Amino acid sequence: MLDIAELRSAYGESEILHGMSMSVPKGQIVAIMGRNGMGKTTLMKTLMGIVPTKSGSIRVGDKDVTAMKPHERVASGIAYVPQGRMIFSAMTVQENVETGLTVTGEKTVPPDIYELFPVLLEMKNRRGGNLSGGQQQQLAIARALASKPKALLLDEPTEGIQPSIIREMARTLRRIRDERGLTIIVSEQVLSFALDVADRVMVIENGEIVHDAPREGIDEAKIARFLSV
Ligand SMILES: Nc1ncnc2c1ncn2[C@@H]1O[C@H](COP(=O)(O)OP(=O)(O)OP(=O)(O)O)[C@@H](O)[C@H]1O
Repeated sequence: MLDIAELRSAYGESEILHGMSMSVPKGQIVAIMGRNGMGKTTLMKTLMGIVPTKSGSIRVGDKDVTAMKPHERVASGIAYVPQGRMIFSAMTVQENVETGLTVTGEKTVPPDIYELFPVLLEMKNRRGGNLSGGQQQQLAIARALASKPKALLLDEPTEGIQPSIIREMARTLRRIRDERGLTIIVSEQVLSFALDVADRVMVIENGEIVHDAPREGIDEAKIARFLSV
């Protein structure tokens, strides 16, 4: 579903991704783990077209999106929940979710989005900035789902969120995957969340994938070593 081949990207002269390849099938949840500065955010931004691709290719289903602008990639089926969530604080919850509708042409938020996140329906007229961290994360995911993606990218969604809410987020992401057949890529530093949510765990170091293993039977100690070095 999401196929990345020999992907290289850079900030100016400084190359961060050095020819990364991965193939994520429909309905799979992949956790991309790695310490600070290893390239997780750069990978997400390159997939979205925010950081330019130097070479290599990105395909969503049968579409090559490598040369597309970010909004065209969203229309082609990739949605992104950035690190820090980046919701619009001054806009209401409903207005925030509606910003995700621009590529679908729908005028109103589909009810199944509020079914996933009932708290957002209760708070739909509140300003985004008045929500708790966990509620803002739900709002950011709801906004991303409003564009009806095939692939959903989440950059460190657990950052600054309480453990009980983190467990609920893992359940919600699996439910989204099950109900919508989405492919989900989540970058993460919290091992317990990655093990809870993912079907497959990858580790990124210095812009390269150094470990790739199915969740089932995973060597947790080995992953922990990568994260602690
Ligand atoms: N705008 C930028 N300009 C230049 N270099 C950058 C920029 N953003 C990130 N980098 C560098 O790219 C490398 C990868 O950073 P990136 O943010 O992708 O890592 P990360 O794994 O997401 O880390 P974190 O967990 O802290 O978000 C780092 O060496 C970082 O210093």
